[in-house]
Formats: sequence, structure tokens, C-alpha cells
Amino acid sequence: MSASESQEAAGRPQSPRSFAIAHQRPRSSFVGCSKIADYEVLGKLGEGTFGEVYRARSRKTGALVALKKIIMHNEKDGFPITALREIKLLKLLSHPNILRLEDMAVEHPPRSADKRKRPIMYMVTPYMDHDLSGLLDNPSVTLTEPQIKCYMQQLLQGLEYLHANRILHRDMKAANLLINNKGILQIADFGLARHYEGKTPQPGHGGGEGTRDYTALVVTRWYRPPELLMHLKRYTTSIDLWGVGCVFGEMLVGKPILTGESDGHQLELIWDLCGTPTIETMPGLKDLPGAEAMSPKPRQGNLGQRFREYGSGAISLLRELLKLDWRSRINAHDALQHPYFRNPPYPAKPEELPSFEESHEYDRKKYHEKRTVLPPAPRGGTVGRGPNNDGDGYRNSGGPGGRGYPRNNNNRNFGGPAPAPDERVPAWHRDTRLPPRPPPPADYGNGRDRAPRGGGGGNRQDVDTYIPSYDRDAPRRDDRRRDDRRDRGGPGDRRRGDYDDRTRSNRTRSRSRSPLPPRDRDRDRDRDRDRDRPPRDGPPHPR
Ligand SMILES: Nc1ncnc2c1ncn2[C@@H]1O[C@H](COP(=O)(O)OP(=O)(O)OP(=O)(O)O)[C@@H](O)[C@H]1O
Repeated sequence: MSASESQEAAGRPQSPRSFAIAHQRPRSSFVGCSKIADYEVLGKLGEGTFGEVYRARSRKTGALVALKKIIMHNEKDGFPITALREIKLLKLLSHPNILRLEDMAVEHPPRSADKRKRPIMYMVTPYMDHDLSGLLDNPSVTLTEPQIKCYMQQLLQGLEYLHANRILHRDMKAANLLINNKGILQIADFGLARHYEGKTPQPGHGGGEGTRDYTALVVTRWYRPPELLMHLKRYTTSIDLWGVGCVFGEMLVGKPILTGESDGHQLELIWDLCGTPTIETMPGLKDLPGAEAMSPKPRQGNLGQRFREYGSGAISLLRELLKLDWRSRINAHDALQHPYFRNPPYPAKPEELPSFEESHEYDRKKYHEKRTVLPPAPRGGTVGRGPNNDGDGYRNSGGPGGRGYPRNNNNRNFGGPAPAPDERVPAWHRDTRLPPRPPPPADYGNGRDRAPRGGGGGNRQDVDTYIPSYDRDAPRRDDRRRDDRRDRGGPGDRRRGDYDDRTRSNRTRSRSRSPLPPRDRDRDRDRDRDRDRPPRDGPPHPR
């Protein structure tokens, strides 16, 4: 028995160091540090907290990859701690349903550049044709039940592996689930993930009890569980299962199911769906800091009604995943045993799934942004694709390598013949169904404190919580990437015309309306931040 196994057997939580030792991947599976010139950059795939994600081809192996650029928000501070955490964790993990970090690539500034310029680092992962959010936005894609079951099984298997290894993902959402045209789903974006110090989930016992506090600055609002919206810090692996429930509902109906515009509104939508919480349905409710200001009007919940067309199996699994009581919310292991997967129609096998036109959430964002600035196109024209027909107007903008990109960089038949000038029309050209994307986990500086849609009952809670008190220009070190990031088309995204006027001024407003007095809020925040800092001289720490 290894040291880590005997620790497990003795019921002691595994230290991050023994976890790292027990999970070392074979050396051959990680290249190390290559030069950016080893990759031919083909186009832009996405934008996130770190900056941009590009599609590229390895000049050595010919394989398609994604390059995720690590932005140094403040060069003086060096490599962002959050990126370090993501890299460390991804290097340790090895599972078919977890995105694999294959290499790191470095781009050195040209000799003529400012001497203070630092090299740019890229994370290299296998290229995936879609993210689930992009795929679901594509109106030509309708997922069948066997397909949904297949993706759900893979998602739950990936999550079971993470939780069994004491890792909290903390940003479960459709845009972080990557899918390829071989039918494989992989969990991505470990920027908020960390080592979990509680017990691993036990069969039949949900997520169990939390044993220590963590920062509550996690999970994108639409996927955030009620206990986090009410500021529970002693949370468990079950926060990720709530996100799985939201993703499952999203796959069934084809769009996000809980699209709150503020924390209070998010809770109202949850009560509409799952019923208002009681001591029975959410034990410990009264002890949650966020419960004090809450007086929702009683309702039963309409989950059964809303999802009735998907059958009793789907409804039953959804109820288990969206359980208000986080302790008894189903865990990944038990969810995989749910009758939903054992009753017909049976889950498809990945290799049986159809392949689709590549779809990334960024395509949709890009289309909506361009649509607001471009005049209507003539029939058969190039609306939303810019004068170069390159689909992203990026070709000459000095991305990785600063060399500009080849024409047709968005050719979905990559490697095949060049597309006709207007062939690569993103699916989103035909779609206007979805509301703007939700804010990222800790982009609270943008204060989306609008009144809830449909009145929402004038809840005093209806503000965005966790408003950082620091200035946007001086972000604190640990949360910088979340703080600085522009939401993927969400209300915080300054580039979106419809939200342009709600940035700094609203941030100030919502801060002043936060339920906690500023000093308490700052103290809590600092405590969380300190707790999440890596030990000064301790072992490598997957956080
Ligand atoms: N390996 C990949 N293959 C294809 N697309 C990818 C890959 N990795 C990332 N992407 C695309 O880039 C987007 C952003 O990636 P990711 O979530 O890892 O970055 P991030 O900076 O952490 O984003 P965010 O902060 O918005 O969550 C994804 O939603 C996806 O569309």
C-alpha cells in the first residue's frame, strides 16, 4: 500500500504533496517547454480570463492543438498564481474526460522590443471541436436523448475522478466542457480548481459535510448553487454537482435554465424551479449568512412541470442534482448509477455520435458583437466576418508570434481545401435565442444589480455579492484574473453595447448595497485570500 493509500485508509486527508506524488503522469505524456515557433497558429478560438485561446497545429507532430495564452496582468507580479495552479493540477490529472495539458510553449519578445517585456507562455492542450455552450447555441444541433446520456455519463465520470482525488472544479458550466467530433467530452478550465480537504464523497451519502472554509468567490452565477449564493463557505464537492444539474437541464432544453441577472434574482429563479427552501429541504438554511435578508414568497417549484416532456427518468435525476440540501445532493458516483442511464433509450457510445460543425462560444459572441456594429449585409454577403472574410478580423492583429495568420484560418475542414469566401458562416448567424452570458465567478466589480426580471419580489438580497472593495486598476493578486476578465458576452463585458453603461458606476452602487458592512466584507475577503495563498515554503500545492 502506498503512503497516500494508507493515509486514505486511515481516514486522514491526503496532503497535496502525497496527492502529487501518487498522481504523477508518465513523463512521456508532457513535452515540457517548447517554442511558440513549434506551432503554426491558425486562428482564435476563445477568450477567457487568461486572455485568448488559439487553434494551432504542431509543426512536429501535425496534431491540432489549442494554445491558451497566459496573460500577465501586471508584469511586475510575475506569473499569475491562478495560472500556476491550473498548470500544476492539469499536469497531475490523467483521465479520458479531463482535458490533458500536453506542453507549455513560450514566445519570447522580439529583440527590438522593450527590455521589460516578458516572454508569453501558452498552455498547449489537444484541440476540441466544440465547447458545449457553443454546440447548444448552434441551431442546427439538436441533441438526442442517447447523446445527452452519453455526454452526461462522461461528465460524471470526469467529475467522479476529480472528487475521488479531492479536487473541486468550482467553475462547472457548459462553456468549460469541451467536446470533439469523436464524441468525447472533457472537463476544462481548472483556473478556479483546488485541492479539497474534506472526505471524498461516499456512495449513498451525497457530498457529505464540509470540514473547512473556502473562498466563496467561485462558480459562474448561472451555475452557482443556492448555498454559495447564500455565502456558505464550508462547502463540499456537491457545488460541482449543482453545476452538472444546470448543464443537464441546458442540454435537455437547448439553453441555460437559470439565467439570473443578480444573485438575488438567481435565487428567485432557483426557488421557482425547486421550491422555496424550508428547514426540511435545506437543513441549516437559517445559519447561512445570506438567509437573514431573505423572505421569498412560498412556492412549490415547477421542475416537474418544466421538464415533463423529457420523462420521469430525466426529471428524477435532475431533482437529485438540483437538490437544495447540499449534503444529500447526489454525488457523481451515485448519479452514474441512476436508472436514467439504465433505462431505454440507452446512452449512445461516443463513437456513434454524429460530428458537427465546430462550435465555440466565442463564435457566437463574435457574431453578436459584429452584428451590432455592421450594417445589414447584402444577400450572400459577409456580415459579421469583416472585410478579410477571416471571421474574426484578427489576422493582422499580431497574435502569437506576431506574424499574422494564414488566410482561411477558420476553415472548419481544416487540412482540406480552402473554403469558398462565405463558407464559414458561424451557426450563430441564424441564432438570437439566448440572453447574454452570465458573469464569471468573481467579476463582481461590475455590479449587476438590476431589478429582477418580472419584479422578483423586491428582495433585499438582490445585489451581486462579493463585491471587491479594491479598485479595478489595482486588482488584488490572487483574484486578478477573475477580476480583470471580461465576461464572455455577459453583462460585465464592456464591448457589448447593451451593457456598456453599467460598469464602474454600478460597481460602486452595488458595493454600497452589499448586505455586509464594508469592514466585515474586507476582513472576510482577506481571510479567504490568505487561506488560498500557497504556503510560502511548503510543497507544491494544488489549490
Ligand atoms: N483545447 C481546446 N480546444 C478547443 N477550444 C478550446 C480549448 N480550450 C479552450 N477552448 C475554447 O476557449 C474557451 C475559453 O477557454 P478556458 O475556459 O479554458 O479559458 P479561461 O480563460 O479560463 O476562460 P474563462 O475564464 O472564460 O472560463 C473555451 O470555452 C473554449 O471555447
